[in-house]
Amino acid sequence: MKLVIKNLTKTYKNGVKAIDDLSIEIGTGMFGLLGPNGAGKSSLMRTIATLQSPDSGIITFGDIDVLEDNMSLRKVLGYLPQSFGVYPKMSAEELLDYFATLKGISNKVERKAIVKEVLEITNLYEVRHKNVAGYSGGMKQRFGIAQLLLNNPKLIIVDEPTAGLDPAERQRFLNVLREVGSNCTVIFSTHIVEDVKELCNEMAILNGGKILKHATPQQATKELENTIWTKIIEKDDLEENMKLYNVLSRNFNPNNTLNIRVHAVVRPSDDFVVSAPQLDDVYFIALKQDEPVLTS
Ligand SMILES: Nc1ncnc2c1ncn2[C@@H]1O[C@H](COP(=O)(O)OP(=O)(O)OP(=O)(O)O)[C@@H](O)[C@H]1O
Repeated sequence: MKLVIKNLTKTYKNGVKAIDDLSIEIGTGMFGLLGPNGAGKSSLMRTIATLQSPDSGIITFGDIDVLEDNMSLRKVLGYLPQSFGVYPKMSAEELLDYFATLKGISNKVERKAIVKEVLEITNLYEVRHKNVAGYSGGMKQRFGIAQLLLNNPKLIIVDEPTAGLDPAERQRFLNVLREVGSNCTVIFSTHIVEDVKELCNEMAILNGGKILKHATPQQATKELENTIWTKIIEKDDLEENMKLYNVLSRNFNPNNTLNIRVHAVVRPSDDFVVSAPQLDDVYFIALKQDEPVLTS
């Protein structure tokens, strides 16, 4: 089912315009919403999840008018907020059984079956008797996915789920999400470019409440072929190079030199080498193009 957002706008009482006349269509599959802190990702996701109202705009999911009919959307929605709050001292199995009751699954046998299924999908079956409060960060995030799967959602929204996870936990989490996302619409927000690269078949870059780029990660990187150049420079020459070229990113080498990546349609000078474009380049270019132009 397709999620369609048209001309969505939200200004908070303090005057911050968190969503700025945003329009986008999102189909089935893993959709990555990439943007820096404060870009408006959580505001957009909370609005789609019907937890806050926009000032104006339209959201539909299939034939559900999301803003007019919150209840119909909530029946098909699985939402994992940025922080889930405090967990009670209950085992994962007990807690999921409790959530399943709240979600209206009154038949005990049916409940047991679905709880077992979601524990298995999220690789938590072995630790089902442990208290969720004592789980590691990654296990808690996977538990978050387990709870949202209980009502077999068609639209899944997960808000920055990999923030703070160690590399192994992050990988486990992404694997779970990959499996879950194969037959529904998953919107996944992150400020980590690598998450989108590994997981998403489609992505948007968001900043200032606006969509700066909407493409597949492959398309977006392909578009930049033959426009990304690298050069090794001395640390002290960085400032000069920043003035001369459109420097997207820089990495320190152990010997105190720097690798700079530059965006330019033609080779900026003879000492630059062409480089295969990466998704990071796409991200930095989108954000740079969004910067206000200073005129003197
Ligand atoms: N309830 C609120 N009241 C006032 N301003 C808010 C509120 N929630 C968010 N904002 C502001 O709106 C802007 C967008 O915030 P939002 O949380 O949606 O961004 P985000 O991309 O999710 O960032 P983060 O990764 O930091 O959560 C920010 O400037 C933020 O300070």
